[in-house]
Amino acid sequence: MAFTQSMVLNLSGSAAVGLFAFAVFVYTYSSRIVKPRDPPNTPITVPYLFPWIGSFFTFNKDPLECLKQYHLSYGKYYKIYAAGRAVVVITDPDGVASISRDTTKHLDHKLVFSQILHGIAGFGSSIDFIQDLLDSKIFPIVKTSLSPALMSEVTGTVDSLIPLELERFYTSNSKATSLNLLEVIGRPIYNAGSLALFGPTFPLDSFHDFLELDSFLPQLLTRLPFIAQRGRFARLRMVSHLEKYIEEWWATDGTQDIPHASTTVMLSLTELKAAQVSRRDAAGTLLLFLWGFHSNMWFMIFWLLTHLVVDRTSMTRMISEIESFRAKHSLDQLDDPHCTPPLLESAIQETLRWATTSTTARYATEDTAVVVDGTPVPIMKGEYVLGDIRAVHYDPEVYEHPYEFKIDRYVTKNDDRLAAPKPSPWGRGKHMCVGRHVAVHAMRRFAVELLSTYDIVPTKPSSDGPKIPSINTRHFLGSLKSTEDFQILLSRRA
Ligand code: HEM
Repeated sequence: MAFTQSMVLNLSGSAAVGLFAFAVFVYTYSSRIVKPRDPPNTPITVPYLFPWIGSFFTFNKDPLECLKQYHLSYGKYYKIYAAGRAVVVITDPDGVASISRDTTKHLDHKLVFSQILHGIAGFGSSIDFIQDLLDSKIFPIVKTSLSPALMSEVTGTVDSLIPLELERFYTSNSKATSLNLLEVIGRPIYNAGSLALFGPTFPLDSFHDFLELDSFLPQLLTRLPFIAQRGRFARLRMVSHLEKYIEEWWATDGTQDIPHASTTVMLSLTELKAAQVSRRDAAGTLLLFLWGFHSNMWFMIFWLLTHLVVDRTSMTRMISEIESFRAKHSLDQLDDPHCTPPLLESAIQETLRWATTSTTARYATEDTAVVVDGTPVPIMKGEYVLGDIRAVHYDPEVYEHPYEFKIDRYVTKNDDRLAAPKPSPWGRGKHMCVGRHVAVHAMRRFAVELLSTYDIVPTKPSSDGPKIPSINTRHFLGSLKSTEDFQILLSRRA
């Protein structure tokens, strides 16, 4: 039978209607039946163009700026898709605290931490085993040995070595020396801290390898081999330094300690040996220690000092406060809350507020919720959740001019005004930083020793005055970092 024109028109009309009905069916089926309706309060998703890739490239280019802009656009909670992962970001103080405390037990620390462990120490298939050992045996050892009651074994040695380490910048010809501030901080603390933890056989010549590893950490965390090459080599060199450090002890029955190594290191090594991990993995675990001890602390001290160096008035006030403290007290009273110089204390709190980035990342093992401002925000199984404490520390409703570094923000006023809420740089709950007491102690002590010994001024004040070095926006976990040299002139104080 031949088709007439009207039959063809009729047929194509019915096909169009059929196609439309089919499309409606597929949409309804996929959005209502296959994909259930989103639960109430589901976070808004940051829009993206390509599935799976999501916002990866935008985020990876400048994570700090992305987090800032997304917070401004989407508020207290939102969702980012990136490289096949969904990450719910929480920017509310109680929400961030409830991620760390995780009373639901559905927010797992392990998966995220194993990525960090892999980035820093490069563990292979043994990573799960090492992680269990860290959680069950080694972190509890560190927690006890670095508690305020016992930490003096480590901090006592750090305190006695810092002045000697600072002497190395002294030149007899009374001229000011031009130096990079990060080296003025990093070198003495690396030497003093590492000798205190590991004893005199620790390879101090590993300093530059450590610096390189630390600066390539964001690339190592992406696990993309081609962008992390230099970081991987630095990591290999660090592990090999530490393997050599333990080589002799590892070959013995372990009854004799490594000379002058701290209790923290010896008890941890003993646990590692008893658990029969390889020597390489034991060295990787020590590398994790070393990184935990140094990385964030150096940069906190760096930001504290850069702010003082660019602001001469604050520097003058700080020096005069330190002088009057030293006239009345011994340095050992620095940690005594009745004696700690108030401006120094305020400057440390302000640094911890200003320079802390995101501190808490977890993975949902089951559908769960994080309560944000009284609202339960659903987190679906398989999603990550990130506590953006920087957004909390920069809330303009809580902190006046939050992007400014106000050195006396935390100095208690004699009027009725409430002091600003203390920052939360250490996380909370089970995984709260075990080195926090040592970190604050070392920040106080180092600042006092350095500023009592040397005058520090910027090398090249620009026409509009000296500036804070630029922030490296790729580092969004832990503390703000800078990869820019900050040259200073150091001259011995009379
Ligand atoms: C200013 C310096 C420091 C900052 C800002 C800092 C920050 C943090 C934060 C936020 C956490 C918790 C991460 C989470 O909840 O997932 C943490 C954990 C940890 N920190 Fe620190 N930290 C600093 C110094 C130190 C020092 C000096 C040590 C000494 C060894 C240290 C050792 C550790 C360890 C071992 C953990 C893991 C605890 C666990 O998972 O149970 N940290 N740190």
